Parts: sequence; C-alpha cells; structure tokens
Amino acid sequence: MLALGKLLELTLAGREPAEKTQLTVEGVRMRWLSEGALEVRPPEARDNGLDLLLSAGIHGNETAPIELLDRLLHDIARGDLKPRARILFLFGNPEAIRKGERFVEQDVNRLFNGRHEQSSGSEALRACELERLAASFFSLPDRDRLHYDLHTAIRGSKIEQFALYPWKEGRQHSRQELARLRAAGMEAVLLQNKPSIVFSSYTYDKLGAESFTLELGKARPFGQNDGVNVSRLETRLKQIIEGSEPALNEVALDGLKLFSVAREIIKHSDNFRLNLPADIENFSELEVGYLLAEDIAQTRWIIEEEGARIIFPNPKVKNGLRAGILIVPTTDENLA
Ligand SMILES: O=C(O)CCC(=O)N[C@@H](CCC(=O)O)C(=O)O
Ligand SMILES: [Zn+2]
Repeated sequence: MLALGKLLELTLAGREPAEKTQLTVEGVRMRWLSEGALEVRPPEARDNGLDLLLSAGIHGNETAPIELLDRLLHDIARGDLKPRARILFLFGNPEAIRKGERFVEQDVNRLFNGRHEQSSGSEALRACELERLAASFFSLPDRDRLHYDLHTAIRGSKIEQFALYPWKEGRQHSRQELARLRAAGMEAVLLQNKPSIVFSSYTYDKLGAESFTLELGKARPFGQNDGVNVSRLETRLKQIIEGSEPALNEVALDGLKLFSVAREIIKHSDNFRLNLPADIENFSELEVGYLLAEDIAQTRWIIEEEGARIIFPNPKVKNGLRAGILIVPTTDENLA
C-alpha cells in the first residue's frame, strides 16, 4: 500500500509524510496537502467530473466515520478502489482526535462561515484552514460538487442514521440528493431553513456544493464501533468514488422521513436549564405544553408544535450556542 494511504496514522502521530505525492499503479495521484488533508485525483482519461469532499473528525471523539474514511483511503492506496472522482479527504480536528475529545478549546463546527474570524486559538485557525482547503478543492469550474461531513452523535437515537441538509436563500433542496442519501442508508433528513455556522453549511452556501452533515450512530472510541453499521453508506461511497452508482429511486424516496426545524434552542446564560432526562434519545417526541427549557429573564421554551421532536439536546454548550433543535415532520413538496 502507498504510504499516503496511512493518512490517519500520520495524523494520529502528528507527522508529515516524507513524500507528499504518490501514484498508484493505475495512475491515481495521492497528494498530502496539510495535517489530516489529502487529495486524490484520478488519471484525466478516467475523471468523471465529480469533486467529492469527505470529512470526518470535525469532532475528535467521533471515530466510526474516521475509521470509515481510513478504510476507503487504504483501498485507494492499494489500488482496490479505482476512483473516477476527484476526492478531498479531511480529518477535521487532529488535536482533538489525538485526545479522543469532541474538541480541545472550542467546537470547530461552530466556527465556519466567517465565525473563526471573531475568535482565536488553534481551533479557529483550523476552521480557517478547512475553509481554505475546501474552497481551493471546489474551485475548478464545471464540475459536480458533493460534500459529506460525517459525524456520530453524543446520545442514542430513535432514528439511528440521518442527515442535516443546509439552507441557502433562493436555493432548493435536491430530490436526487435525498434519493442518494436514502440509498446510502439514511432514514431521515432534516431540511434546514436558515443559515448556519457548521462546515456543511459553509460548503453549501459559499462553495455551491451539495452538502450534508451525516449522523451515523453513537460516538465511541476507536476500535469500539461494531454497533455503528456504516455498511450501506460505505457501499454507496465506493460506488460514488468509482462512478458506478446504480439508478436512484427519486419518486418515492423509499420511505425517507423528512423534518424541518421548528426552533433552535439557544443557551443564553449559565442559568439555562434543560428539562429532559440525561439519557433522552434524539428524535424523542415532546407533547404540546411541555416546558422544555428555561433561561435568564424568565425565558421559557414551551412546546407549541404538534409532532415536535428534539435532537442534539446539550445543556453543556457554551452560552450563545445551540443547546438543541426542535424539529417537526415535513413533506417533499418543495424539493427541486
Ligand atoms: O450529538 C450531538 O449533540 C451533536 C452531534 C453533532 O456533532 N452534530 C453536528 C450537526 C451539525 C449540523 O448542524 O449540521 C454538530 O452539532 O456539529
Ligand atoms: Zn459531530
């Protein structure tokens, strides 16, 4: 296997490779760009015009997606997987990955779309570098652009695998991309309805990619991910990489559940209280009238929406950040 296939090993060791560019026997070029960043380029004659950004480890303790990207890279470096797409592999927060923590000082996934400029420290610098790497990767004209930012969640979930689809004024969510996600094993998609400061929102909003955050199960340490079944996603990613995807069922979306955001719960102060059991699962339903959260100045979050569910409840976030998302079921009528 080519040494650059061991991007994860290099990243965990904090090492730079001696050789920055290597070629497989089929002429696939692997190029190390920076810590945790590697570009894969097929020979020109095989290139099918897709630019695919695969990121994981934006949160350092979310190891199943990191292991998945590591397997794909090994397969490419051995010549077992023969890309027709250009690919950028990114391990988002190397320092946090080495520590096995979600983040070191601050959550990288709250520092995109310019937020890093109002901040300092290594994670703000890393968010800036990730934006630069993504922008440079997605700078070639007339190519399809796809970004999957892979995560696992802090808690269990009633719907194990789901995607979050960013929003941009005047741009419609794509039915074809939803069909692709369904084929990759996603059971639900949350259609966002406002701008955001996460990585997938940056590549969607500023770089014109079709971009998604994918949640694949519960976060566990390296080597303990048997409970996270990524086989459907892995198969689909290999097909996307090799340009051999079977046709998609766009009409029915094959039972994919769609949700929209009703409200984001923002923590404003240290007085914030979230009225949920510590082990509550994502997608748990909340009844109308339920007092979900309280904060300073008599702020009360009371459920008003029929069919409301909660995802990512987290009262420990820093003040000013999202402490949960209230979602409601929606339909496919506004898709492009
Ligand atoms: O389990 C949790 O509470 C968080 C899991 C996670 O890291 N989710 C991403 C979602 C990003 C998005 O909104 O697209 C995050 O919170 O950064
Ligand atoms: Zn995450």
